[in-house]
Amino acid sequence: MLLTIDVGNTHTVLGTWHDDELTYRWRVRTDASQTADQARIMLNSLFALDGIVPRDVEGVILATVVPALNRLWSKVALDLCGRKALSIDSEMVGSLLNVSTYEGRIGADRIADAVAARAHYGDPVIVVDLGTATNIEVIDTQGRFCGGVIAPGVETSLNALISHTALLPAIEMTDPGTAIGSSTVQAIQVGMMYGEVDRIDGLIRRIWKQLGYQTAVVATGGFGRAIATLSQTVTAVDPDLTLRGLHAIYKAVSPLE
Ligand SMILES: Nc1ncnc2c1ncn2[C@@H]1O[C@H](COP(=O)(O)OP(=O)(O)OP(=O)(O)O)[C@@H](O)[C@H]1O
Ligand SMILES: CC(C)(CO)[C@@H](O)C(=O)NCCC(=O)O
Ligand SMILES: [K+]
Repeated sequence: MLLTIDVGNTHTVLGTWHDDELTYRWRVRTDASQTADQARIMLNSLFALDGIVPRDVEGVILATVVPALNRLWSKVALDLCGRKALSIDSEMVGSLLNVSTYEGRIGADRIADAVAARAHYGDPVIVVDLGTATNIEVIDTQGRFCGGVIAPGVETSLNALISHTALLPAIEMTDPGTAIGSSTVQAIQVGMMYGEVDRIDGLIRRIWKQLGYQTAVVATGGFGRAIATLSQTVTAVDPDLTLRGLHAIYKAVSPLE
């Protein structure tokens, strides 16, 4: 059994794999202040709830975009499962993706997303990951990771709006069904939901124009499904894309004996 861990800025998603099947998936809040022992208790509890024996874990792969939690989860993997975690970092990106036209650093989650998208949808492909940030990864016809876009996520923007205004309430993020909000709540929903969809569609069209061709576009992250339903450019939704990428990378780099 393989354990894949995706530590995002807001949530940490963990999944277990039997061969190529994602068998369990848990989503917990990312807490940079917790200790390795606290995280170990939590993982042990999740395992227990689903009848998993920690020592049955044969491998652990970790993608974290919160550097402080890298060591913590590596320690948890070792203490609970007796396994040394394989941690995705910027340095190994060259062995996982063709970055010949890209210079910057790349978050571990973006590497995993790009690897999974190539494996499942082929080249060229674009990923839209809607989490704390809305980030886009672009893979061209030659399979090169060209870079992409990083923007505030839907909930991140909403929280900024609410906390910087005196009269605006917290709202539920649902499709308002109208482009002209007829209440405060609806007006915010139009701004957030359609604003995000139009931002994504506009960015994708701009990227397609620059590439000179259209691509498959796969959406992932919490708002992936909601946005994909409304979008004119997103062609697929895969809530488990990041974990799938970790699974693929583990298999490529360090096959289970
Ligand atoms: N299963 C779900 N159903 C509906 N909405 C969801 C679901 N999961 C997440 N969301 C919403 O989508 C938002 C983004 O979720 P996602 O898990 O992709 O990102 P995150 O965990 O908040 O960010 P990060 O991955 O950067 O930590 C969440 O803040 C939540 O409001
Ligand atoms: C963009 C986020 C925050 C998305 O989780 C993460 O991938 C990150 O911190 N990346 C580092 C910078 C980069 O990817 O270019
Ligand atoms: K994520």
